[in-house]
Amino acid sequence: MSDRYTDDDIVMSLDEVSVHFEKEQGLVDSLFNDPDRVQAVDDISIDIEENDVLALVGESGCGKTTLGKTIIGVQRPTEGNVTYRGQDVWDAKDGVGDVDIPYGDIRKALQIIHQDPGAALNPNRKVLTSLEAPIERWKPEMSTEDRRARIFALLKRVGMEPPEDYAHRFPHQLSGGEQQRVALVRALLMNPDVILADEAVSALDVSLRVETMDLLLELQEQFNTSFVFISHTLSNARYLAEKANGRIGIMYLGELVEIGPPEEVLGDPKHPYSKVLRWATADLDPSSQEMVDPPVRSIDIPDPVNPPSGCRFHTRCPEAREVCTTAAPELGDDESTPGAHCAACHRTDPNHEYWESQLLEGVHDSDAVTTGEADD
Ligand SMILES: Nc1ncnc2c1ncn2[C@@H]1O[C@H](COP(=O)(O)OP(=O)(O)OP(=O)(O)O)[C@@H](O)[C@H]1O
Repeated sequence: MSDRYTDDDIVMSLDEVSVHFEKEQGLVDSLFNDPDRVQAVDDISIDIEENDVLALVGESGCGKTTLGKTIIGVQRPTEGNVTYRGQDVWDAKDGVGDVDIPYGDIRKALQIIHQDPGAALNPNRKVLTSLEAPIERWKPEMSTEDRRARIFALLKRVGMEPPEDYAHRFPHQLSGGEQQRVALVRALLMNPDVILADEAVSALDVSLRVETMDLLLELQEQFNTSFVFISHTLSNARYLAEKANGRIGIMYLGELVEIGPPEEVLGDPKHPYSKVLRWATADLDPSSQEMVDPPVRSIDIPDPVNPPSGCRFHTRCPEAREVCTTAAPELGDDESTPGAHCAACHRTDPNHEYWESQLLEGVHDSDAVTTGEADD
């Protein structure tokens, strides 16, 4: 469907997007107080191009799933715009303005694979029935014969042979890895432009993870599909992004704090939080063997209802100075361009007032020799 609308390489574009949720509150609270708002995603701009691979990493609750769902048009943003090939996704859904691409086509082009494929498949339906349903809905004109030929070909492609045998099984007659392959087939049936794989390999045995990641990458290339992978494991994110020549995006408290090619983000992390994640992944950071404590001042993650002012990481950052408590660093002008390496940290700007600012209490001057110059 890609060529039908525009030749532009950019499939999805997020422009200054925020997603805030109202926190549920008790009846008494709701009578007297305004609800708290969780800032799940804050002011993120990013483009996903054709054949792009973006691996999002970050601690639990930092907003990875919310951002992923916003990218595939499932989560409505509270601020900012989400466009698919130039068409505003939510205008298409609401029928606002001139809609060039119907919402139904957008939904087909953006698919998701969940962490728990078992829960995503109807336990009372055979694999074939589960896979036929979306085609019947989206392509009612397709004959039963063609529909089944497409399903069997895809089952074969993901290594489920003979496909007729697997097609007639119920989900409980499949292993976890096989269920995940069925979920992948279901996503691919629509020839999507972007697939969101939300922790798609974390529920699998370690031995199956690499195999499944390799399969995802092969299919990504073969089907010209872009992938957004969500992972809380930096090693998985690196594996996928490196093999696909893609990007790693590091999230912290609803913000994208660093993005770029994996070898740069992990080999030369620019944001102090990326250094913490790398420290926590021993095979990525040999020096972490010697460093007993993580490179943070505090292990407590702030509340996303009331995130710290200025740089959100300043309460934990081992490099924080006074200015970090008030001035929020920006990711940079290139953040949405694939291939660019950017970090939202004042330290990346050698001329920033950061270098003249007072160290925060408890911060040791690691730049004593180089103060006045960025060390990057
Ligand atoms: N529907 C919702 N209503 C209220 N708060 C929500 C909702 N969905 C997510 N949140 C909150 O938004 C924040 C971000 O959640 P999200 O699931 O996007 O994070 P995550 O990084 O994917 O976490 P995890 O790795 O644990 O899945 C969390 O504080 C979460 O509690």
